[in-house]
Amino acid sequence: MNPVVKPVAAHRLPELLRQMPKAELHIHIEGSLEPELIFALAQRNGVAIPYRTVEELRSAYAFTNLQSFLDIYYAGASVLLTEQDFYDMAQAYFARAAKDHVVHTELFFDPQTHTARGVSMETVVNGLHRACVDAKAELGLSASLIMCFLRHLSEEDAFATLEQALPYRDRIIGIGLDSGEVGNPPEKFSRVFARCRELGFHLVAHAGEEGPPAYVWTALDVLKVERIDHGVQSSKDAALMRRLAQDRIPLTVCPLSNLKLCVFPDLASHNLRQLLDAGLAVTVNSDDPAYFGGYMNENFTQTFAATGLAAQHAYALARNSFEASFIDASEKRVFIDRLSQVFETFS
Ligand SMILES: Nc1ncnc2[nH]cnc12
Ligand SMILES: [Zn+2]
Repeated sequence: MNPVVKPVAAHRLPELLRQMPKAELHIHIEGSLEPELIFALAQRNGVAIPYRTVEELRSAYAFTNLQSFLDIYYAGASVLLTEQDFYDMAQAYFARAAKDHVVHTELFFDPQTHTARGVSMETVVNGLHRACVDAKAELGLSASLIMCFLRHLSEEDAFATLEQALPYRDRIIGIGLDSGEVGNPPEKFSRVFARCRELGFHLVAHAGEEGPPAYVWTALDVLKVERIDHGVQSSKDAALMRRLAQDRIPLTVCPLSNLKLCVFPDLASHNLRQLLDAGLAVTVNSDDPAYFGGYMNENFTQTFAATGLAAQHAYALARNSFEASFIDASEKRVFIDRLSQVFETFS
């Protein structure tokens, strides 16, 4: 797959997966809110939550599909009120990600979840942005923000959200689309994405998580996104697979999320290898790690153990994560050189 990658003994592969530098391109920052922090913020802000203990809350994390997760995820986010809350949430994620050798990340945030409760766009963006600045200074981790529109809401609502975000446009690199997929196809947001494109934002969208390949086609051809978030249902459409491979459209795949939301019955049945073998620019990501039982390294080690992927796949996935990111070419080069050096020490 890649000529620089020499075989690595099977017993050393998990350590290589942990130590290799990687970029995380699919993380909802509200999905990094651990139960302990939910309880601490609820207490700090005097917000009532319908669980008595951290354990009781965690035991509610048994999902049957995307919507069953989203109901709990939006309830968890209700403890976020102040700029400091958003800072603390992002800072906790950065500290955790750095331990997994994540060296660059592009964070999704869902402003409508907060503005609907009376929290201002300014509060949300300032808290997250300050945490990004400090992550670079204190952890050497570069981070940027992608604002997502909630697709179960209207396009009009998305336009209003875009308007509120414009004063902070220099703090937001891209626009995404998330929340309940089935019944909310990408084309519902064609006009607002066209406007975001004119404004110079990078564009991404969740598509083909639970929804059909048709949603991946319209995310590409109507919304004109640069990356597809999830996209795992694409393997049901051979013509779509050829298109994704030919155009090297990155897919930000999230194996533990797919497992916990019952997209696949077990990790051994995950189609990550099939997507890689078909020449797609696949990456591995955590999605909502506080809810799905694993950050980046758990996604890598558990998926590799279950599917029998090897060192050359690890290299391809980590390299893809840098290639697919929205950093400039010179920064990509630096990260990929560091990646190659780590592989050299393991071969
Ligand atoms: N996996 C997911 N799919 C869609 N919307 C989300 N919001 C947070 N996590 C999500
Ligand atoms: Zn997601």
